[in-house]
Amino acid sequence: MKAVKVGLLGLGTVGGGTVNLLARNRDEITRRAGRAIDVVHAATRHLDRPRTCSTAGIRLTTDLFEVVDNPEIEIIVELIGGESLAKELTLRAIDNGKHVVTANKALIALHGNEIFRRARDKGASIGFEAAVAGGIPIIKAVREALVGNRIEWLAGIINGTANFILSEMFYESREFGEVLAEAQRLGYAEADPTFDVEGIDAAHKLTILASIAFGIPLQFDKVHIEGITHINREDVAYAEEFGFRIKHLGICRRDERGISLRVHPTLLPARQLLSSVDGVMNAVMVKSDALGPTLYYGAGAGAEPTASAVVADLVDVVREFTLEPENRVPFLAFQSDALSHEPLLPLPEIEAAYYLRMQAMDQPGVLAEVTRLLGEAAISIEAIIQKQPTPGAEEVPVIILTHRVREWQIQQACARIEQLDSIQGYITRIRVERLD
Ligand SMILES: NC(=O)c1ccc[n+]([C@@H]2O[C@H](COP(=O)([O-])OP(=O)(O)OC[C@H]3O[C@@H](n4cnc5c(N)ncnc54)[C@H](O)[C@@H]3O)[C@@H](O)[C@H]2O)c1
Ligand SMILES: N[C@@H](CCO)C(=O)O
Ligand code: NA
Repeated sequence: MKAVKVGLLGLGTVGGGTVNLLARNRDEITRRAGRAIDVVHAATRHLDRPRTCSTAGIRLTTDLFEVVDNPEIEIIVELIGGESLAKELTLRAIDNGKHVVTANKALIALHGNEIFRRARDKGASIGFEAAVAGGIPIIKAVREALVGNRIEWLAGIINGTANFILSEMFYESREFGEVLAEAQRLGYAEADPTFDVEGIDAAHKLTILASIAFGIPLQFDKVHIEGITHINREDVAYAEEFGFRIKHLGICRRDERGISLRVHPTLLPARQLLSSVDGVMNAVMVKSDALGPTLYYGAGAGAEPTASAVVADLVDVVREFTLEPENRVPFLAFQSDALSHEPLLPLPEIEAAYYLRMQAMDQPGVLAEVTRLLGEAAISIEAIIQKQPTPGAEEVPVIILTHRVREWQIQQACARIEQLDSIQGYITRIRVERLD
């Protein structure tokens, strides 16, 4: 049978990895897919750049639309990143009767509802496994293997760059800028690395995970987002004293009050498996009713780990060529007319335990005042410690761990505590999750 002809948009980190992987494992991939899969046309910004892959047999162009409009091509692989142009190209590819595979989480999180609608109208397949947690087959697992379960919550380390920075800064004592530059050199970071360190990339991925876990439309604008830039060594050290590590997590949860979506630094018990996930590795823990907790771990970024997911999607698309669209796995795991439109919980209603750190004057009665204000907001305290003052300083750090509270309670209590004359500056707040 004739090889499937693939058009590639972007020949950077993931594009190069995809070409290499398809070439190296061509025989095995053909035996699995039933047909060989060949990249025959590729677009890139610069034709004369040194490449990580051979481009023998691939027609190269700088014109992305030339590839999308090539009538020989059956599947377009979108690996340029960004959103507007990627969306235009994806919709055009679908209108041209092609299937699309993408690693672009911004594209799916922001425009997926529209893209999937168009794909359904035209009978196109859209693969996006590489968009969430790189090579880890988490979309496959949640969308297919867990279909018998009701998912309660899902929590994950889903940005490799941020996890790499946290691990190297706090456990290897390296500087932020130096570690970020290394993540960029290794091809882990987004074109705009603020997406990694400010939590936006993780929020794109969480948007997708929440949709396939709960059967809701993609709603990026409902995610509460915090990045890693305000985490400091002091908090990492105090967290360790309490038996926690600080990780940047994406969490979506469904309870009787509704669904919440959030991305933020989190204190996790050191014994919790996710606490040991370091460097560029990602891991997603899923709690479902029948199976209980499961953990999916692997490389969240990098050329070949991401290409592994791109190629898996290519093979799925080829295997589904002969299936009627209504018999394919639904894009968001649930049938499109069965998505739930229940409202998501607003931030003040989201529940978590808290780590609070404040600078208090070293004088009698301060702790009593602080605990009184927490009590008035109905916040119960799990632990409280007052550290020794640094020599010559008038203030002492006070660290408090609370039980689970609603966001509005903690905001109200912190605002009142910060007004006390005996408390200096702002209170550092980091959520605590035990994931049990
Ligand atoms: N790098 C990773 O580890 C990783 C992992 C998972 C997902 N992703 C996603 O994969 C996508 C690609 O990431 P990457 O790291 O390979 O990026 P990259 O910057 O290494 O490569 C991008 C490629 O697209 C080409 N390109 C961009 N704009 C173009 C234009 N207007 N015209 C022609 N060519 C253009 C560039 O020339 C380059 O070849 C992004 O959506 C990213 O979020 C990356
Ligand atoms: N920049 C992303 C790439 C993988 O999606 C990360 O660091 O996780
Ligand atoms: Na994946």
